[in-house]
Parts: sequence; C-alpha cells; structure tokens
Amino acid sequence: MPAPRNIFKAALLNGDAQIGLWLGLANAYTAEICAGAGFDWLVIDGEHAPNDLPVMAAQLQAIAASGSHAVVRPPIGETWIIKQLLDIGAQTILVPMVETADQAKELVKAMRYPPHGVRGVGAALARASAFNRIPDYLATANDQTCLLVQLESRAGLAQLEAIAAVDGVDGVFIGPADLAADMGHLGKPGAPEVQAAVEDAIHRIGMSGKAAGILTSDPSLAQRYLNLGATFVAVGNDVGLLAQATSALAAKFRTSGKGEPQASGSGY
Ligand SMILES: O=C(O)C(=O)C[C@H](O)[C@@H](O)CO
Repeated sequence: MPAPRNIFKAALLNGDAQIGLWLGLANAYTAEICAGAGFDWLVIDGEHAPNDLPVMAAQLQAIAASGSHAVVRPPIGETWIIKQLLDIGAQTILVPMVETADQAKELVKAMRYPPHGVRGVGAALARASAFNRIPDYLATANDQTCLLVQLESRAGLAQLEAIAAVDGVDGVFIGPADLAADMGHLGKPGAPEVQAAVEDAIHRIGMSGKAAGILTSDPSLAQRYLNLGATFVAVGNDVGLLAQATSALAAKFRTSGKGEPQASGSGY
C-alpha cells in the first residue's frame, strides 16, 4: 500500500478549482466541524494561530475522515519544522514569506527524502506512514508531498518567475495582508495598488504553469480571482465566522432590548 494519494496536489495539477477555509481556532473539535462543511482544503495555521505540534496533529486526525484536504502552514519555512509536520501526517505544506528561488529550493529539499532531499527518516514513529504500517511509504512519500510557497512582499513578487520555476514548487500563494503591509498599505489589502499587484501575480503564476492561490473573505473578489485563473482560493476563516456571527447575534438582542428570540435555523 503506497503513501496516501494527495488528491489536492492532483487537483492543482489538473487545474481543478479548490475552495478552502482558514482554520485559526487551533482546536480539533472545531476543525472537525469545518471538515464537514464541504471545503476542498482547510489550512491549519501554525503562523498566526496558537497551533503547536500536538494540536495540529489532532486537527489532522479530525479532518482525515472528511473529504477536505489538510494544508498545514508552519510559522516559518525551516527544515526541522517541515520534517515534524510531514511526520505527523501533513502532506501539503504552505510556507510563508518566500522571497528567493534559493529559499524555494531549500524548501523542496526539506519536503523530500534522500537522495532528492534532506527529510529525516522517522517513518517508524510517524503518523504519516500509518505508524509504519504502510510498507512502501518511504519509496512513495516524495510524490505525495505538496509544497505551496507564499509570496507576500515586493521582493517575493520580483522573484515570482524564478520561484515558480523551481522543480518541486507545486503552488504559489499570494498573501494579500502581508503584501499590502509591505507595499505601504497596512490593513488595506483591497487598496487598488495592492489589488493590481495581486492580479498581475495571479496572471504571472498561471503563465509559469504552476497553480496560483490566494485568500479573501470577499465572495466577489474570490470569484474574480478564480476567473483570473487562481486555482486554490480560501474564502474565509473559522475565527472570523465565529466572531462575526456571535457579535451579530448579541447585537440583535441588545438593540431589540431583550425582545423575543429571532427564529433562525434550528433555533439552537
Ligand atoms: O498575508 C496574508 O494575507 C496571509 O498570509 C494570510 C494571513 O496570514 C491571514 O489573513 C490569515 O487569515
């Protein structure tokens, strides 16, 4: 039995649009709830959410039985972190703040076992190998890992073609929030100058033959990016959905002066 097939990687290669959700609640229970929603991919965010290795492993387990593919983002792209994430069973890694082709080449090596890379061999202990119950895991794992690199600065965009050309980079994700900050529009990813850079980057990534990805909670922007050729588009995040829904519900009663409960959904 080979390493589990990476259906997300196959979809990117086939150009099939993948709709995703960002997970920042750092909780296996809510990850399982989101995994039942029907998204193609779910990002377990280790950069901006309080996700440590055990919590990320629990979320991978919670998502495993669903049709959603787990994408794990480390706080930084370092070999030792990527090794640990792959061993707990992440197949797709989204690395923030990539700015050079040399950096991308090092990340590819971190994703692969020798002789094609430097990933440490710990399959005997790893969830990734079903705890060593996948006999040919070591021989097949390299083909099922998927590296997504984030370009989110002017320096990264300047190196877009060189980074996208690196063998082993499967997708290029544009980080609008950090790109906006780097461009002098902190907190304003919708600024015209930022949007122009984003749309140009999506086009250039497509021309490179790699899959383009991005995140936006604006449905019309998400559709525009898909129309421009983006393949993996995240359309929201669990933290925002929970915060906005709870605030809106509380406000509804506050303004109505503890009026009658408003009928909604199952009523609970
Ligand atoms: O720069 C960005 O935008 C991203 O990388 C996504 C952010 O980290 C954040 O918006 C995730 O919700």
